[in-house]
Amino acid sequence: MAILSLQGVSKSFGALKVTDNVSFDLAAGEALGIIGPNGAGKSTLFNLITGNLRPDGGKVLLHGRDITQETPMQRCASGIGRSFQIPQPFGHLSVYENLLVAARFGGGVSATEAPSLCMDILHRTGLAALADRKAGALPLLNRKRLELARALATRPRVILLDEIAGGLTDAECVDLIATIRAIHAEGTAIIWIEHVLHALTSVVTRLIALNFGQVLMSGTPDEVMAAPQVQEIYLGIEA
Ligand SMILES: Nc1ncnc2c1ncn2[C@@H]1O[C@H](COP(=O)(O)OP(=O)(O)OP(=O)(O)O)[C@@H](O)[C@H]1O
Repeated sequence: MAILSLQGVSKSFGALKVTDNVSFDLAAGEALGIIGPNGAGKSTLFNLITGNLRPDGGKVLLHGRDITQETPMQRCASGIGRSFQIPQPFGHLSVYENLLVAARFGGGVSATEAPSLCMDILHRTGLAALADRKAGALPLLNRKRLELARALATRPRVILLDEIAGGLTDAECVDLIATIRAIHAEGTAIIWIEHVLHALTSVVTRLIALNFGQVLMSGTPDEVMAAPQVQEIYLGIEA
């Protein structure tokens, strides 16, 4: 059974149909990439999966259970973690405290378990030396790492990454890819929206190309990137 399924999900803002009858399954442990031009509806799709937005039609299933009417808190506690395109830490709290909040209130982790879980994640994401630093004072790479770490602290079975490589230097990107690969290798399913294609295709085994809220194509990264309709619409190259 798929860990996550979208069945005919649609969403409009006024007259603008931003998600148009989108259906796909995510297998347990799969790493799926989502690409598409600006405004294609990628982040909206994440908001529909996490419950930050409710669809006008269609269903979202987690392990076969219909979660379409559940709140973001309920979905997070059930195993859907996410990072935001614009990092949103509690700036006045330390890095460690940010993880504790995510673990306790997002993931429902017990007070006994949370400290060791958070310390482990700090090490895995390269943030251990910055545990006491105020989150609001972190430079970009570390804010991105914190975004990932906070999502991990909710103990997700599916993690949604929204343009986590954007704005990083090549060396920083390599570093982040290694961390994301390790998370995937531990069995966490990933859906990753990313414009930095070399980073994305070095991790994911399947790509979905979105355009005007519709699934244009789904396949292996090589198949999707080579498809004339994807090159034309996403990369601006005429077929
Ligand atoms: N809350 C909202 N109200 C009205 N319009 C919205 C809202 N959220 C998104 N939109 C519009 O929906 C469209 C899709 O936005 P979305 O952020 O999902 O695109 P995206 O593919 O993630 O783009 P990008 O790559 O630039 O992040 C855009 O035209 C956007 O302006």
